[in-house]
Amino acid sequence: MKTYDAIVIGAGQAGGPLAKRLAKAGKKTVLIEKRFYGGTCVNDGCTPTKTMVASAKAAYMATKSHELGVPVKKFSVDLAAIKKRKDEIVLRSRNGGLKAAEKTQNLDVIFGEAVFAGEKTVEVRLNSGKKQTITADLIFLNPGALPLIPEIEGLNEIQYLNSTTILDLDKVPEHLLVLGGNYIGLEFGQMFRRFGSKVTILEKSERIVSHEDPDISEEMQKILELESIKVLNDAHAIKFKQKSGGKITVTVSQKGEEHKIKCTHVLVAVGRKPQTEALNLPAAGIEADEHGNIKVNDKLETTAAGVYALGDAKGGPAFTHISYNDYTIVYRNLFEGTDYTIKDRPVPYCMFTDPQLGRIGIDETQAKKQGIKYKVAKLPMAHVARAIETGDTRGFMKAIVDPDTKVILGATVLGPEGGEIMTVLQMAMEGGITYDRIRYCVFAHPLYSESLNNLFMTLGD
Ligand SMILES: Cc1cc2nc3c(=O)[nH]c(=O)nc-3n(C[C@H](O)[C@H](O)[C@H](O)COP(=O)(O)OP(=O)(O)OC[C@H]3O[C@@H](n4cnc5c(N)ncnc54)[C@H](O)[C@@H]3O)c2cc1C
Ligand SMILES: NC(=O)c1ccc[n+]([C@@H]2O[C@H](COP(=O)([O-])OP(=O)(O)OC[C@H]3O[C@@H](n4cnc5c(N)ncnc54)[C@H](O)[C@@H]3O)[C@@H](O)[C@H]2O)c1
Repeated sequence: MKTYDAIVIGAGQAGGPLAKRLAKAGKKTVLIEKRFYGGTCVNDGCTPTKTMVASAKAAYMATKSHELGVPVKKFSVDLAAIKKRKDEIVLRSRNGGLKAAEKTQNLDVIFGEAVFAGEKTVEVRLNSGKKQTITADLIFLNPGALPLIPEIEGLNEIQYLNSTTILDLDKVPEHLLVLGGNYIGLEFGQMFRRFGSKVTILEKSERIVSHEDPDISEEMQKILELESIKVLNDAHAIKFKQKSGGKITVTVSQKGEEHKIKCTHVLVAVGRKPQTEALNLPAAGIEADEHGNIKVNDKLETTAAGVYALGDAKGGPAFTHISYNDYTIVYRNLFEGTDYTIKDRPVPYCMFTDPQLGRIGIDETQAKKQGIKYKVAKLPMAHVARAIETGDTRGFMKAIVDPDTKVILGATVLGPEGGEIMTVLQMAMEGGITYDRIRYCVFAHPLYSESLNNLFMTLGD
């Protein structure tokens, strides 16, 4: 058995940087990864999807360019070339990260699957076929999550796609049916529509992006429908059938009625589940909830002393920046004497549809639910000079404020550069800059953010 100061399981967005930092601080550390360095974000998530979203945007602009007086008469989408570009960017990032880790003194990077054999003891089934047992007083779990596949009749008998396998297509599907109308479903749905697929989105809730305000869902649906994407809400796929080599028939139950849709490809995008079962957590006294999420307190401590869980596998918001922030909280608390928790940290996010959906803090629905005194400032992008000039006035900005203290409580921006505009408001919230100051703040003209003046003018107080 080999003894280290620290074991890190999973080279994801928390595990990789944490392992390097521990090693640099003089802790003899081992980082165990069963697949690819960089985890989901680099290999199957943010990096490949946002790379491909850029290609989809180029295709969309080609269809729109005549509106700007530059007609593109003919263009084609080369999915094999798009995939090649994506693969190169992913590989560069994966290999760059791995090289930096392997060069770090005090850090061993090993490739294999980690399984708990007892308290503070991990057995690694090395990818080479050998086994290694290791122990450490400090253990950090960053195993991430995998696509969740629902139990629906016939689904396992068709060759459905998930968010990882769809990245390897080199031919554009004729008709892509997407299960799930949130981050993954909408980002891929719009992307493949722009590549040339017919796209149908089935969402089981009453509306897509159902964790946002209803006016956001409505505007998002309008935007997607403008590109001829079919969105079916309150729609439940109940059966899949495919004749060998033929089209897939999906039986859909919607508002008490059943109908059939024929498609060529199905993307399952109904959420993700933590990759914790294979870890044999009970052997180390680490508890998980009924969904497999590792139970942690506000400082990311698990139920076993000296064992921490970071990133998607602990449940809650599943974003790269949250996983990375988990690492900084755990590291600083352990080695820099701080007392940070995950309780009150901001959770911004950006859905990379086009236009983007940026969100920070509370929305109108949550303000109502909390029973607090609030006002809503709302500005259509059609009133934003920059949006008019660039020819894209889809969406709106919305902020929730406290009318007494003038504090900004939250913002949702569905519009061009919505994520960046939201971040300006996040900075105001972090710095305690109230909306009455932003209303008269001097911003460079004509930026999108300049319109934050007008957003808060709408409050009329
Ligand atoms: C298609 C898609 C697009 C996304 N886009 C965005 C985006 O734009 N912005 C954003 O913020 N987030 C996005 N996300 C979410 C984001 O990718 C994750 O939240 C983020 O990667 C955090 O993951 P993590 O650090 O928890 O673990 P991961 O990055 O998943 O890493 C976990 C690692 O642990 C390894 N592992 C698991 N079990 C073991 C074991 N027993 N032994 C050894 N190794 C093990 C896995 O192989 C994996 O490499 C996207 C996700 C997907 C799927
Ligand atoms: N831009 C980003 O930050 C980004 C992008 C992609 C993924 N992600 C992360 O990945 C995670 C997973 O994304 P996701 O979109 O798969 O999951 P999700 O949980 O965000 O959304 C799943 C959607 O599928 C619907 N659904 C569930 N079961 C269904 C069914 N049987 N039929 C039809 N619809 C069904 C849900 O109502 C929901 O709208 C997200 O939580 C997110 O944090 C983030």
